[in-house]
This record gives sequence, structure tokens and C-alpha cells, in this order.
Amino acid sequence: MAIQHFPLKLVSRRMLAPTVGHYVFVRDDGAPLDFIPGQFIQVHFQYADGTATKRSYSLATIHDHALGPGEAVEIAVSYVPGGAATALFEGLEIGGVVDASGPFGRFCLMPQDTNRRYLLIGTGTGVTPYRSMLPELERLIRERGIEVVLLFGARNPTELLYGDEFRAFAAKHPANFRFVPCFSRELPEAGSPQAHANVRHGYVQQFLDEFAPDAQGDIAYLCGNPNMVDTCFEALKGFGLSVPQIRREKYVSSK
Ligand SMILES: Cc1cc2nc3c(=O)[nH]c(=O)nc-3n(C[C@H](O)[C@H](O)[C@H](O)COP(=O)(O)OP(=O)(O)OC[C@H]3O[C@@H](n4cnc5c(N)ncnc54)[C@H](O)[C@@H]3O)c2cc1C
Repeated sequence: MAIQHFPLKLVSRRMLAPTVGHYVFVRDDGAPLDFIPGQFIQVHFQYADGTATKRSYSLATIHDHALGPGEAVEIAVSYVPGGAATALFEGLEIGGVVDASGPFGRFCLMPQDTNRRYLLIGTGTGVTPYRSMLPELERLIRERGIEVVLLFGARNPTELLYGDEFRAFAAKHPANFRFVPCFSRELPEAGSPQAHANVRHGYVQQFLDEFAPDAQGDIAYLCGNPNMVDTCFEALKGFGLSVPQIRREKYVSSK
């Protein structure tokens, strides 16, 4: 897929969590944007001293077709204290334009894979690629009967990004899709919609054993916090998964 450079105009924004915004853009040049779920874009801007810089953001758009002109290009932005891109996004008004390029990356479902199960593991905004993949996962459930376990690490229930959407997908595919929110700090209140049986208390990496990673049948995807990605990578290798079976996207700052 050819990498392009394009302006993105902000059409709406809402808070997904206290420090995470969901941004909806359209291409301001009227051209389409094709991408594969799991890919990311880069946003280009300048520091106060005029030095050029850029930051990467996974595409969160639920992808069931190539985006035509005027269709939503969605990302989730985690606000980092003192962050340069954070300031750019926080200050962006509706109608404001950012300079972007993409799509980039190979953190995608592969057509040649014949695995029985996907272990999708993400922390924070690292869950956005999996939102984009939902239509493709649904097709694989229908055509190949795959199973999917989504282990989502968040500090508390207010940070469970797109939690309603993942829960709804799990309810639609109860035999094939397990959504397992792992809260490192507070658990949901008893009786709340988030307090279901799959919820775990701790870090995602603590719960891998429970799902018995299997070198014969599993492919794993790890996305988000670099420490989580490294820890899970080593743990999954310990279960016998080979490096090509463990796909990684680390959210490191690209300054
Ligand atoms: C392939 C890829 C995809 C990415 N996708 C996303 C995405 O979908 N959503 C998203 O929000 N981010 C994503 N990131 C991270 C993003 O590109 C930025 O690094 C992040 O938003 C911080 O940028 P900033 O300019 O606000 O902070 P910076 O100016 O880069 O950093 C400010 C300070 O905060 C620290 N810092 C940077 N990032 C974090 C962090 N995550 N947590 C705590 N401290 C931090 C830095 O070390 C520095 O001290 C992705 C990164 C990569 C490489």
C-alpha cells in the first residue's frame, strides 16, 4: 500500500477516558485512504523552536472497507504530561488541520495464517488496532471458526477504552471471542456493567498462563506499553511460541 502525505481535518472529538481522546478526522484533500487494520499514521508538526518532529498513532477506525473521500479517520490519543503531540492535540479545534502520512506498519492479521486462536494483548491505547480489526476477526470467526482472546490492560474501569464495543462483540460471538479486561488498580463496582466474570485484577502478563498459550494453535499480538510487550514476548516464547508467531507494536515516543 503506497505511503501518502495528506492533511487531516478534525471533525469531532470525545473523551474515551480521563486522559484519552478519540479523534475523528477526514482527509482534507478529498482523497481516499486505504489501510490494513493494525496499521498506523504519523502526525508531523514542529517543536516551538521550529524543529520538525512526528508521532505515530494506530488507526482506530473499524475497518470493513477502504476509506473513501470524506470517511472518518479515527485515532485514540493518550495525553502525556508535558508531551509535545499531547499539546498539539489538546489545542486542536474542530476544523483544525494536521499534517499526516501513512499508512505504516505490519501489525496486521495475515491472510496466510491458519492458526486456531488469536491471543490479542494490549494496554491503554494499544487496544485500538484490535478495534480496527473487528470486522476481519468476525469474518475469520465465520469462515474458519477461529477463537480470539482479547486481554486488555487498564488501570481502572474508566480507562477501558472502547470497552462497550468489545463487550458487545463478545456477546455476539460468545463461543469465539473472550474479552478479558485486566485492571491493575481498581476493579469495577459490583453490579456495574463492567463487573462481569471475565474481569481480572492485575497486569495482563499475569494471566497468560490461564489461557495456556499453545505453539501449535496460537498467534499472539502485543501492542502498547513497551515493558508489557517485552514481558509478554518473553513469556510467550517460554510457552514455545516462535518469534514469527508473536507480533509486536511498541508505543515508544518517536522524538
Ligand atoms: C507504532 C506506534 C503507534 C502508536 N500509536 C499510538 C496511539 O494509537 N495512541 C497514542 O496515544 N500513542 C501512540 N503511540 C505513541 C505516540 O506516538 C507518542 O509517543 C505519544 O502520544 C506521546 O507523544 P507526546 O508528543 O505527547 O509526548 P513526548 O513529547 O514524546 O513525551 C513527553 C514525555 O512523556 C514521556 N512519554 C511518552 N509517551 C509516554 C507514555 N505513553 N506514557 C508515559 N510517558 C510517556 C516521554 O518519555 C517524555 O518524557 C504510538 C507509537 C508508535 C511507535
